[in-house]
Amino acid sequence: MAAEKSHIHVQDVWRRYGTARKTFDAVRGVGFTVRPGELFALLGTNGAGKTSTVEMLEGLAAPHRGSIRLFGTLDPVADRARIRPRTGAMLQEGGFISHLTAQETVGMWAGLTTRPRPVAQALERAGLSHRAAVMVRNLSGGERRRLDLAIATLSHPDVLFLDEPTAGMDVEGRHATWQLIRGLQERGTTILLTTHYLEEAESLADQLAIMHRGRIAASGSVPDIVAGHPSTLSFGLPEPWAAGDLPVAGTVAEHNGRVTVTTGELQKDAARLLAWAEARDVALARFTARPASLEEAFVAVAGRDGGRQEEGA
Ligand SMILES: Nc1ncnc2c1ncn2[C@@H]1O[C@H](COP(=O)(O)OP(=O)(O)OP(=O)(O)O)[C@@H](O)[C@H]1O
Repeated sequence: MAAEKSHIHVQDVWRRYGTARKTFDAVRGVGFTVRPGELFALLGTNGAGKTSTVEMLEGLAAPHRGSIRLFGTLDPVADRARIRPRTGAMLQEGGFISHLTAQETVGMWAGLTTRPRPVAQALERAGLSHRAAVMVRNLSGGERRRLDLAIATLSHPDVLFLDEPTAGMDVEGRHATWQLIRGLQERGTTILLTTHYLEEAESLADQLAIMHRGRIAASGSVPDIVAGHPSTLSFGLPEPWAAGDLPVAGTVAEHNGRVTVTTGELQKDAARLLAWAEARDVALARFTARPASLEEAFVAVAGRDGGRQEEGA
């Protein structure tokens, strides 16, 4: 097989819900590419359209407009039979049979999978070996998510879709799941995940996109995304100096004796400030300079417009 340049290619995709009389476009012209072996994270506010997008990638719904190609040329709906053996999916709500054990559950799914990995190995990779004989109804929410992950990876998928893989997990469970996901990355699996946790995207993703109201509002690597947002300088200013004396272009605020400069010109403002302090022999206590965080970029995107997305588009 010729090397595939992209595993997932999405171009100007729209998804419409509703009837002829009343429609709602949940996904509005979304586009992105995920290359083989990459982990791509879709972040977004509630109702941004992440699940609606992932469902189209999985072939569960066709786009109203636009195109999706997996493995270079395959259409998720028309070519579902060819795609299925190469993909795995962990859905938002796993539909488990509560009185089966973890082992029986994975075994049942293995029976429906082409060339599955051994059940014991799937459980072990999901960190569930010690819970193999426990009934699903007695597993914690986090353990059920991991059971879902064990099932999603039964077929050694080339591409894995993970819709909020750590939703509802405690910190320990989340970190254990990240380790599992990193292990899959190391083995070259291409992964698309949706998440509400910025730390998750920051820690795992090669590329990410922030969705807001059906559109991609920002995309790229974490440094790409934060680059367009203001950086922060922070320090203590000794008396008799006041914030108004400072020669910076950014916005200056003072709180509890600490000055914060929010600036789009981090290097220039830092240089001006340090030169100013040097010339006056002023000690700027605990001086720090940092770029915007992903959280700040996210909040700026999410807060760009208030109110509800229009319906009946
Ligand atoms: N079957 C449906 N019919 C009509 N509207 C729907 C349907 N499913 C989802 N929507 C709407 O589409 C929008 C996008 O929903 P979606 O579940 O894709 O968002 P999301 O980003 O995954 O949200 P969350 O993070 O809250 O899970 C929401 O406004 C939702 O109410």
